[in-house]
Amino acid sequence: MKVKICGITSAEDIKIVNACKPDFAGFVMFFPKSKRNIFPETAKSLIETLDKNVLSVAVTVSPTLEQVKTAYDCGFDYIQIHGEVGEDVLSNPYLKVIRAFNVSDLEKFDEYRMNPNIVGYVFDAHEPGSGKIFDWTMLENLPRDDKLFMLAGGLNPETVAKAVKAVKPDGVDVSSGVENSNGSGKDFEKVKKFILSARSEKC
Ligand SMILES: O=C(O)c1ccccc1NCC(=O)[C@H](O)[C@H](O)COP(=O)(O)O
Repeated sequence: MKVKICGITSAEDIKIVNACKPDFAGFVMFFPKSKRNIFPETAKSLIETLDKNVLSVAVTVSPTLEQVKTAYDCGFDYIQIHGEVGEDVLSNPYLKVIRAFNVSDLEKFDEYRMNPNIVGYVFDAHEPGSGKIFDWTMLENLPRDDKLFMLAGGLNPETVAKAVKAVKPDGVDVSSGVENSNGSGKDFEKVKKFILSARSEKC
């Protein structure tokens, strides 16, 4: 079971990620509306200290090709794309794409299945990063292929095992559910418990 800890914003968060070793670390970029949004310079310096075995993901909303190039220059491994995506961005020569779907745009899923630049999907609630869950049964009839099938949306250390058993994803993705009590960063114990619980659940 792959695990992505998303919304990394500080050196303290990096320390937690390096200690707990998820498979992916997500960094929100080019989206000032999010409290987790960070500037490219910050992302670059944080990635330089990230454990080499943790893959870095630039988390974006309707990015331009120039923003994809900036994320590549920061040293990211992948780009996760929410919202609208142009053909130029989908076929960009810089970063492989993890395509995010929320519950209101699942009907577009088939459009992306054959695109070789898309290496995975994140299925999320309507408002990403909101800590809200969605009806997982909406994913029941989606065909599975060789791309990474990640579940997100309101997961936490107490619910992730149930989510894994119900949806049988290839991976799980969390942000709000592993944050500290004042929402200013990640909580070590919550991150550790989330990863242990996700990886211990037999699908
Ligand atoms: O986390 C954000 O603030 C965010 C903002 C804009 C686009 C995407 C965002 N997060 C994407 C993620 O991959 C989150 O981990 C995912 O939505 C789950 O978030 P949560 O429900 O808080 O666990």
